[in-house]
Amino acid sequence: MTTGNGVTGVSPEPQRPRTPATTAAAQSRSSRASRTEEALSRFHEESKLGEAYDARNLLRLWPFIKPHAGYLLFSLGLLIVTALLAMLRPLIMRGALDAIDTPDGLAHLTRAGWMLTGVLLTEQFLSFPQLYSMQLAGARAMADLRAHIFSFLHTRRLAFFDRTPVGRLVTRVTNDVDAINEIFASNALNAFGDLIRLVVIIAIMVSLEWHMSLLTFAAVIPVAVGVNWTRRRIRDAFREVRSKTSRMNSYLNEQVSGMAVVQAYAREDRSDAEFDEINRAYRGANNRSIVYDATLDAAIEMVSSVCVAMALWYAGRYAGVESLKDVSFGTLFAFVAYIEMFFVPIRDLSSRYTLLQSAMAGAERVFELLDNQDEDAAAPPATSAQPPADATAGDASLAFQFDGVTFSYKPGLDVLHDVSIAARPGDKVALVGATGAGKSTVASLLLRLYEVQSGSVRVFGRDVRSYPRDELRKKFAVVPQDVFLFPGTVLSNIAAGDADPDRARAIQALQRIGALDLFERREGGLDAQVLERGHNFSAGERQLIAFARALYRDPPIFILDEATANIDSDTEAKLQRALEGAMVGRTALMIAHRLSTIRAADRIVVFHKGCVVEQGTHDELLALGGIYSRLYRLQFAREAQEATAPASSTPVP
Ligand SMILES: Nc1ncnc2c1ncn2[C@@H]1O[C@H](COP(=O)(O)OP(=O)(O)OP(=O)(O)O)[C@@H](O)[C@H]1O
Repeated sequence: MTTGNGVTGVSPEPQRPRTPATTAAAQSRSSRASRTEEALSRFHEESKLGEAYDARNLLRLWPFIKPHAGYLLFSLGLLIVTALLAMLRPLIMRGALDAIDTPDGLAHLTRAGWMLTGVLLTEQFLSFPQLYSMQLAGARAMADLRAHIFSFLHTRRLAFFDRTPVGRLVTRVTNDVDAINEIFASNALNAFGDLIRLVVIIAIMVSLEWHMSLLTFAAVIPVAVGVNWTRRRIRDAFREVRSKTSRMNSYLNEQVSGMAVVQAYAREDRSDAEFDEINRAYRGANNRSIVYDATLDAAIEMVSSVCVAMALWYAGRYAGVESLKDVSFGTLFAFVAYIEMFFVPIRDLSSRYTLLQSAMAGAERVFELLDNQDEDAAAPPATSAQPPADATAGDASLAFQFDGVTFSYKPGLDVLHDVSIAARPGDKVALVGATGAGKSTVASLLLRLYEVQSGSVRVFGRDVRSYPRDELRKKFAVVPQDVFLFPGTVLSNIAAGDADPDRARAIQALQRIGALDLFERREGGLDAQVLERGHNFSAGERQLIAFARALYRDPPIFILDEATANIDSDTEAKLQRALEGAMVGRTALMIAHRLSTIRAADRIVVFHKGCVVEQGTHDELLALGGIYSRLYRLQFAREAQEATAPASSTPVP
C-alpha cells in the first residue's frame, strides 16, 4: 500500500481511537519515518545533473572509440554511398514515366525496372557491412569503456562505496553504457547520412520545381518548433528514466542480498509495495519519454502528408500557368516521392536525436562517476613510493605504529581520537572494547582503506600513504568477522588473488590450522564448488577458509577481526593452538570479544568511545582495576570458567 506522499506503507492496521498524545506520537513517528525515507531516497536516487546536456561528454568517448575508428570510418563511407544511391530512385522513375508516351516508352520502363532493381540490390548489399562494422565498432568501444569503469572502481576508496549504492554502480556499467551503445546499435550515426540525404533532396527538389519546393520547406518551420518543444521534455524524461533505473537496481540488489531477512521477518508484502512504488515511478518516466517521442513522430508524419497534398493542390491549381507548363507527370511523381523522402531524414534525425539524448544521459552519468577522481583521489599511488609531504620517518623497528591518529567517517563525528598504538615484529596485540568503540576502524586504517584526518599510521617505519597500494596490502592478511568467498572452488578461495593457485601450499595452510580433514571429507575436496558468497559453506567453514587464505598469503602482519567468532569452542581451541605455531615471528592485530583471543595476546589495548584508555598485559590491566578489569569480571571471567575444562583437555591436532 502506498500513502499519498509517495512513502510506502505496510498493510493497514485496525484503526484505534486517537487521543491528542497518540496523535502527536504518531505524527512524530511519521515525520521521522518520512525523514528516513527521504534520506534513503536521496542516497539511492541520482544527484541532479546540470540543466543542459554537455555534448562534450560524447567527445570524451573518443579514446574508447579511437582504437576501433577504422570500422567506424568504413561504415560511414558506405553510409554516404547508400544515402546517395537512394536519391536516384525517384529520378529513375521520373525518366521512365516521362518517356512512357514515346515510341520506345516500354523499353524505357523495362530499363528503369532493371536500374531500380540494381540500385535497390546494391543498397541492400552495402547495408549489411555498413551496419555490421558500425555495431562492431560500438560493441568493442563499449566493452573497453565497461572494463575501464570496472578497473576505475578498484581504485576507489571504501568511503566512496559507503556512500554509493551498489545498484547505482551496476547501472553505470550496464544500463548507462548500453544507452551509449545505442548510438551504434541503432545506427544513430546515420544522422550523418540523413544530413547528406537532406542536402541532396533539397538540391534535387529545387531543380525540379522551386515553387512547390518552397511550399515544402515552409513546413519545416512547424516541424522545427515541434522538435524544439519535445527536445527538452524528452531529455528530462530520459534523465528520469536513468535515475529510476538506478534506483530499481539498487533496490533489487538490496532485497536479493537480504532475502533471508526479508523472509525471516515476513517483510515480503512491504518489499512488494516498495518495489511497486519504484516500478511505477520507472514506468511513469518511461511513459513520458514514449509519449513525447510518439507525438513528435506523428506530428512529422502529418506535416509530410499535408505537404504532399499541398504539392498536388498546387500542381492542379496552377496546371495551366505558364511557369508550370513544363511540370510533367514524371516530375510530379518524383517530386511527391522527394517530399516523402524529405521528411524521412527529418523524422529520423529527430528519433536519432532522441537516441543521442539517451546516450548523452548515459555518458553524463558515466563521466560523472569517472570524474569523481579528485574527490576520491585518496587512492594510493600505484607505482610511486614517494612519501607525502607531511609524512615523517618512523621507527623502522616497529611492525606498525599509530601516532596520535584521529579519524571520522563523517566530518565532525570522530570515531577514533588521538589513538597511539605500536607493535614490534612478532607482537600479538589485542584490541578490546565495547561494540562500536572503533576497533575495526583501526584495522581499516592500517590497510589504508580510509584516510586519517590527523596523526599518522606507519608500517615498518613508513607512512602508509607513502606505500604503493599493492606493496602495502601484501604486508597484511585479514581474517574478517564476516568472510566473503568468491564463486569458484575451495582452492581458488584459499589462493585468492593468486592467478595460478599452488595446491601444495593451500594443503599446507589447511594442515596448519588442522582443517585439512574437514575439507577433504567434503565431496570434491579442495576442488569443491563454492557458490556465490560461499552460501553453501557454514560461517565456521568460511572462517577456516579465511584463515587458510591468510596463511597461504604468508604476510608479516595478520589482522584477525574476532576471527574465531563462528567456530565452535572445540575447533577454536585446536585452531588457537595451531595458530600459535603458525604465527610465531609474525605480528598480529587481534580484535577480540572473547577471552580465548585475548589470552593469546602479548598486549591488550582497551578502547572506549574511540580513545585508547588502557594498554598493557592481562595481569597489568587486571591490577590497574580499570575498564578492562571490569570488562573481565563482567564478561570474561564466566567465559574462562566455562572454557577451561574442554579447552585444556582437547588434544592439539
Ligand atoms: N563505513 C562506515 N561509515 C560510517 N560510520 C561507520 C563506518 N564503519 C563504522 N562506522 C561507525 O564507526 C564507529 C566504530 O565502528 P567500528 O566498526 O570500528 O567499531 P568496533 O569497535 O569494531 O565495533 P564491533 O565490536 O561491533 O565490531 C561505530 O560507531 C560505527 O557505527
